Amino acid sequence: MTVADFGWDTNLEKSFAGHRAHGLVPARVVRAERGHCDVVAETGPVRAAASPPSTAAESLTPCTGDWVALRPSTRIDAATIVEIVPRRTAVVRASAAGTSRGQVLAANVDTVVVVVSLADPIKPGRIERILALAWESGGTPVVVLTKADRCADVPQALDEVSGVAPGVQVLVTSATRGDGMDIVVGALAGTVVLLGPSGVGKSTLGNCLLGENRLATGAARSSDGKGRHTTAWRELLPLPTGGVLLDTPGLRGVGVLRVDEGLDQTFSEIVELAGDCRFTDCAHTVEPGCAVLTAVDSGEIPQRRLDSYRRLLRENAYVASRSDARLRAERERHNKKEIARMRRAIKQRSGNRHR
Ligand SMILES: Nc1nc2c(ncn2[C@@H]2O[C@H](COP(=O)(O)OP(=O)(O)OP(=O)(O)O)[C@@H](O)[C@H]2O)c(=O)[nH]1
Ligand SMILES: [Zn+2]
Repeated sequence: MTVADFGWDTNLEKSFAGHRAHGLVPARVVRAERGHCDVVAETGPVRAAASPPSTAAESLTPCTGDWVALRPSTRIDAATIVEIVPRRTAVVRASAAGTSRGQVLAANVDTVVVVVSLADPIKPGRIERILALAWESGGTPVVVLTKADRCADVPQALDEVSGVAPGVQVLVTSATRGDGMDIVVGALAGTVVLLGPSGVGKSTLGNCLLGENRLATGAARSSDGKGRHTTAWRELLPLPTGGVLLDTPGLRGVGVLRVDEGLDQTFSEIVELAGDCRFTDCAHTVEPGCAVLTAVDSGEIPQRRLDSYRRLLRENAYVASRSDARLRAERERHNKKEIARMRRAIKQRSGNRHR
């Protein structure tokens, strides 16, 4: 397994020329821990240390899926990550603890699969929430409906989900019957992540894509109790059909989100209609001449969908305001330090003069 199996291509190679000139080599982060990463380099798997943030203002925090510039070492596993190649896309969520700092969960993701089980009642709000995160990443969302064998009315379910996923491919599968897998394979490109709540069939789907049982599924987990995964290289797996499957436990449940464009894309039909509202800053609540409310009245857009859009807008504005407050606080702290430093310098200089 080398970088080619993990998506290294001629474009990336071109952008890496400067690093090559400095004796650095490319690698992809398979698993990131504090200060250390498992990466795959041209020679195969390597354990590498993230170099301490000495010069850079931002600390170097690689995450799963990152391409990095590696300073190789003759000693085994003594390679150092010198730089992160700028991310093309990233799945980011507001930190789990409810703080406002975003946490990058996966980098350089091309296809974000939103996995929805047909065995359970469909929850449109949850699908919209994950879709917003998927769009926001910069990757292409695809919805995969699983467990079609457990659903009495598949066309109706497909209709309902398609209604909350404008512009997104929605595919129906059944792992038990083996239905729809070839179409899913055809819809995926590059680095693929599977998002969705526990038990919807992500591991089962992942195994179908991998062509072998490398991810422990719910059934296996409960019988052998061996935890989720069965391989050491567990978080970035090359697919036999090309591309890479990125499977990170932290990605499975999705918490609070910080999205801007992602929301517009998730609710694209509302955003499009909003262009016809009389007021450009229309909130689509009570305004006269509101094209969105007119569409809700006529049944073109379900009231639930508008409510969901407004709820996510509010939630996002709240997270945004908190993160602005954090930035302000950080700036103030920095300014205070700067003032203290200047005072010390002045004091020292005047001390020198008096000597
Ligand atoms: N009937 C049916 N059952 C399925 C299908 N796909 C998955 N399952 C079952 O659903 C259960 C959960 O599947 P998993 O693949 O473990 O779900 P998961 O989303 O990976 O769950 P977490 O790992 O907890 O996030 C297992 O018992 C699977 O066998 C399907 O297409 N049809
Ligand atoms: Zn309006």
